[in-house]
Amino acid sequence: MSAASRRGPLLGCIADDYTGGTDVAAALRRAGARTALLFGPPGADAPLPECDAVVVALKTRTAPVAEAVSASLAVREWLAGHGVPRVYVKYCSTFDSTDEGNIGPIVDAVLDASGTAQTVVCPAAPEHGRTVYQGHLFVGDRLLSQTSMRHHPLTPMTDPDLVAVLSRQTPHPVGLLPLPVVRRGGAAVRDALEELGRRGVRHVVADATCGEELTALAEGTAHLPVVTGAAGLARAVGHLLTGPDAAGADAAGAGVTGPERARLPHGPAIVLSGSCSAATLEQVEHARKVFPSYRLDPAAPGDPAAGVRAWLDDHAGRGPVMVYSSAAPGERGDAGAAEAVEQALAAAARHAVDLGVRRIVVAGGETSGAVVRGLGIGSVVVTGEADRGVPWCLTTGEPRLALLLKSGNFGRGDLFVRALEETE
Ligand SMILES: Nc1ncnc2c1ncn2[C@@H]1O[C@H](COP(=O)(O)OP(=O)(O)OP(=O)(O)O)[C@@H](O)[C@H]1O
Ligand SMILES: O=C(O)[C@@H](O)C(=O)CO
Repeated sequence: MSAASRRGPLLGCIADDYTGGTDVAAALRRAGARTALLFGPPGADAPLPECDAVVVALKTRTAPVAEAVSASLAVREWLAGHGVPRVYVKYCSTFDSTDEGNIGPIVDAVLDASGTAQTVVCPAAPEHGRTVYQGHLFVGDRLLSQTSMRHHPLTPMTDPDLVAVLSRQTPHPVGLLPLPVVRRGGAAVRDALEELGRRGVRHVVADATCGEELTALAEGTAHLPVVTGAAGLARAVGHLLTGPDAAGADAAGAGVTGPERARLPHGPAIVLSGSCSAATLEQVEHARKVFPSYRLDPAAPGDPAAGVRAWLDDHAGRGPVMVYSSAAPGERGDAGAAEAVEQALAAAARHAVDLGVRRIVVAGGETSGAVVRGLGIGSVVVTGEADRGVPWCLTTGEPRLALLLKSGNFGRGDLFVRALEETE
């Protein structure tokens, strides 16, 4: 047991969607932190699992602002009530949000409730190809706005300038911590934050392009009770928590180990894909050639859930099957279709479990939220990753299920097929 876990968790993470929760939990696990992952705000009396870091995944990314803020505050209060000293607000590495929020309002509310006036904002996740330079977010060698995120069904990202994006979501001043300062290390970061703080800057967007720079940010923000970012900065913060000698640090990135594979349920499997991200479209195309597949078309007449159930009756329970609504721009239903699609995929998950399915791959954060809620799953144990940021999770309640919740843009093209073969 690490020093951190003997004192109880030192970090509580509030993730704004369910795949973001699995991603950040995997990153903390890779940093050597024993990490618990809960779904939905825990009841006020819910006990704190024994761990070094606890992640609570919410479905607040696209919820109405007031709902998103109140769920995030409930988690912050629960963490504070259990004496967890620091909060990490996890949002998407592509900063998925709209001018209304929800990143700005959630961060503002958590800062106010924590009695603190400043935080750092850094969605860089170099392992996923996300970097921040001069306050602009890049995905690989493209500005965020030049990627498929421009056409996201719920949170189209058309502006890569994070200072500008966040300024539209908060009434408070937003500033920039430029790369040359970050490269000078943790002490320089801290000095710069203090200087910005004296000028009243509350949200400090920080440049970072690699792991060393994220380490400098983690060191320079170690005094802040609230830090915000994606899995990249969380991993650096996790490394500081567990210390250089943490057992298993980074070795945990190696994939699903033999003993973990043995603990995961085997048998019938389903892929449920509601993500329309570019990586998912490739994964669906690959899996369609291997698995019996059902396309859920929100524009088709009739109850979408009834159609899927009938198809599952004929196909689920033997080899893996796939149900997907994933579609390229121009082939999708209108914005109002999203909720119906989520509910149909959640209904498909419930029906598949009734038919004996025990391994479930879900693509998309919103979709994962709907499916996990639909199945009534409250918490999981995070195990090895099928691809970076995509860990297999084992449900703690009955029936035991192996869950792989995949962020839209994560994973190689063969992920669905390979992940299910590896856990057969
Ligand atoms: N054919 C479709 N027409 C309209 N909306 C769709 C369609 N298929 C899926 N959707 C909706 O698009 C949204 C996709 O969001 P989701 O978060 O699940 O995926 P993602 O954004 O790719 O993943 P992540 O948030 O992990 O990056 C969901 O609300 C889903 O219901
Ligand atoms: O940070 C990311 O890109 C992911 O964890 C995520 O939040 C996708 O929904």
